[in-house]
Amino acid sequence: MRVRFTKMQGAGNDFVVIDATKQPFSLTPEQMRRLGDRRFGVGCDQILVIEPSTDAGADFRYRIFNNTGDEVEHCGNGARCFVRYVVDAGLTDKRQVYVDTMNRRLLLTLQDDGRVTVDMGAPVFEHAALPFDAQGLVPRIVNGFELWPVEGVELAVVSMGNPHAVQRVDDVDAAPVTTLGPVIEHQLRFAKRVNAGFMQVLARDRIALRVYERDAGETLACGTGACAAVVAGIRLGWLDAAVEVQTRGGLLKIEWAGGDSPVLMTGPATRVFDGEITL
Ligand SMILES: N[C@@H](CCC[C@H](N)C(=O)O)C(=O)O
Repeated sequence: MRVRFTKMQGAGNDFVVIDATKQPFSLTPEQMRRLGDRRFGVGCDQILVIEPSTDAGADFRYRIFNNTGDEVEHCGNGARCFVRYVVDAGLTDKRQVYVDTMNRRLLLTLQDDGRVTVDMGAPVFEHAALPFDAQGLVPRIVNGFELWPVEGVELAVVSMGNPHAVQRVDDVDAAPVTTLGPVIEHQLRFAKRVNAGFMQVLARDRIALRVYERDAGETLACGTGACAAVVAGIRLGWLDAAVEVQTRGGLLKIEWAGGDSPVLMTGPATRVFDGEITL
């Protein structure tokens, strides 16, 4: 099967984008693994599939697969690349686009400077949303928010539509991201596994962040991970309402007014090349 695709990246988190408004999308998980493989395929952290909307309130539907072929709920950096793609491909002339993901409707705004702002929706703290099993654990309460003792560290758990467990570290460059990250990802208390964030607080309005993503391993940036880390930092009293997040692939700006307010994420989205592959 021949598949046309566009390679994109947002702060170094890279994607193969498949436009299913122009060609049918019917890849098997095995074909997606090949597509995502950096040696035997194109290579990417996630595969994004753009489909026509099935609901009158949304402009498009957007599906996300990790490079393992597993479909997941949400991808923040991917959302920015999604809107860059649909505008550049002429699929819409709007600068504000509504898109449905597996469990959320997002509003994306293309800014004049080329960056994209995503209304990511509100964070969810109920453990059932991740899910997270806290049975038998006693949390440390900081500023009214829980830090859970798991695997010898303290985790803040937040769902941004997908599951995140965030820990504070003194030095993000020295943090055991590639060794402790997979242990937390597979910790049995997270029945659907989890994205593991390592956050260094640099100031009340600036953090450095690395994320060991579910399935994809450490990526250069994770948009939902940045939102989860900032939300956790605000709830814990460490951060202000607008924070710059320094990832290894670039800078993201995250804003959250608390409560049921949506989290806003602003950052870059870049087309790298177009191609065709036989799978
Ligand atoms: N890179 C993403 C998150 C992609 C999904 C994640 N690996 C998961 O399994 O939940 C982002 O920018 O948010």
